[in-house]
Amino acid sequence: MQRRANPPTRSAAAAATPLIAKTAGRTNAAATPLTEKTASRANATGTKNNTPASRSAANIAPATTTIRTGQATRSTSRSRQTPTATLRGRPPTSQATRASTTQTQLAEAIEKLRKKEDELGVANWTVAELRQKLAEAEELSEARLKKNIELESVVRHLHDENVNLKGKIRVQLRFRPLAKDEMLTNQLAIHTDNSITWQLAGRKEPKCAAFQHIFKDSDTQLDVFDQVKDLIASVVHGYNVAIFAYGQTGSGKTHTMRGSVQQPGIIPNAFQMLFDMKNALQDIGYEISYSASFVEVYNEAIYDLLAPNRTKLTMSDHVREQFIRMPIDEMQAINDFLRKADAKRTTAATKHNEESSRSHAICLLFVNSSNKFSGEFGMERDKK
Ligand SMILES: Nc1ncnc2c1ncn2[C@@H]1O[C@H](COP(=O)(O)OP(=O)(O)OP(=O)(O)O)[C@@H](O)[C@H]1O
Repeated sequence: MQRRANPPTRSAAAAATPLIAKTAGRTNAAATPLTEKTASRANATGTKNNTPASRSAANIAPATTTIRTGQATRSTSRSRQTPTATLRGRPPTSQATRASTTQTQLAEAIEKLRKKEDELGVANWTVAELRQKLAEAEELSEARLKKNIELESVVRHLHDENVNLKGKIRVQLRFRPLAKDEMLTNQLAIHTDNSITWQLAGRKEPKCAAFQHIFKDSDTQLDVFDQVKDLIASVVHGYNVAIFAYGQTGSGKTHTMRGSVQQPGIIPNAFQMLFDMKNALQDIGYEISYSASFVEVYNEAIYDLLAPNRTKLTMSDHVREQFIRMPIDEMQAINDFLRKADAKRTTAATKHNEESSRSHAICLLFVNSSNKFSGEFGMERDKK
């Protein structure tokens, strides 16, 4: 790499030398013809004073005098007659002063040029150094990129192993706050983080069940999402994942999966996470795109919630191919997508739920990903 202390010598000197030579040349070129011109004018006007020895002096003073003489040829004769006429011409001392001023100006100009040349030399060197630095930075960023892709791959595999260890099938239980009428009943359940014991009225023996995790009624939507988000990451890694809520009417399935604007559920939180992942992974060459479908199963028939009109789709192995897929390329698209689907859902009041969704709703998310650097391709996956 070029260091500031050394390289300028070469480039600055190399750049400076010709310029100085050029400058000197220019100085001569500028200076000499000027005097020559003046001298030739002097000749042209018939001045006798053109011997080489006298030339340098004649270069300036007599030449100028000649101009004046030329101007005052008529007065030359007069000058012979009257001494005062000679005084009308420019005195030789003034010519010398002008010559010396010109010389000083030339010297200053040369000095300025030399300085400019030095600056140019430094500038050239700076550009060279910057190029070098850029090349080094590019090399470094390529190496870092490669390292980051490798690290991401390790993290991904560790993550997927961890997901497998946690269990490919997980059953978790969520308590929701009791409704008013439920508070009046005597049924009581006691639970820990993963087991529950309850006593049914009229039964002697308590019942007991174990789950991978049990959420308290005070647990928030984010507490629930925390328990499933590793599965969402697996979708981006190319795994098929299904998360579903099961329970009687009014038990909190819609609240858990869809939620509300104030308390978003698993679906909107998953979208948010997928967008965060997309942004983070694109720095290391991943190109990820999402699309989604939303359908409901009602009375043994399937309805596409994104379709403009409610059309019944026939159940078949390939029915999925008929679903409308909406590209989800920004957060706003998610809101539009969910709003559209919500508007088409079939609801009716039940004893336990004023807005009971009388169907099974299925949100399908499709992920397409590839890595332009590593050439690694994720297969299209979907989450239901
Ligand atoms: N964890 C919770 N915290 C607060 N409110 C909840 C919770 N779970 C459910 N609810 C409320 O209970 C009511 C019923 O919930 P939800 O609609 O989610 O039930 P559901 O299982 O989807 O019912 P259905 O099968 O009839 O559609 C809703 O008003 C919902 O806001």
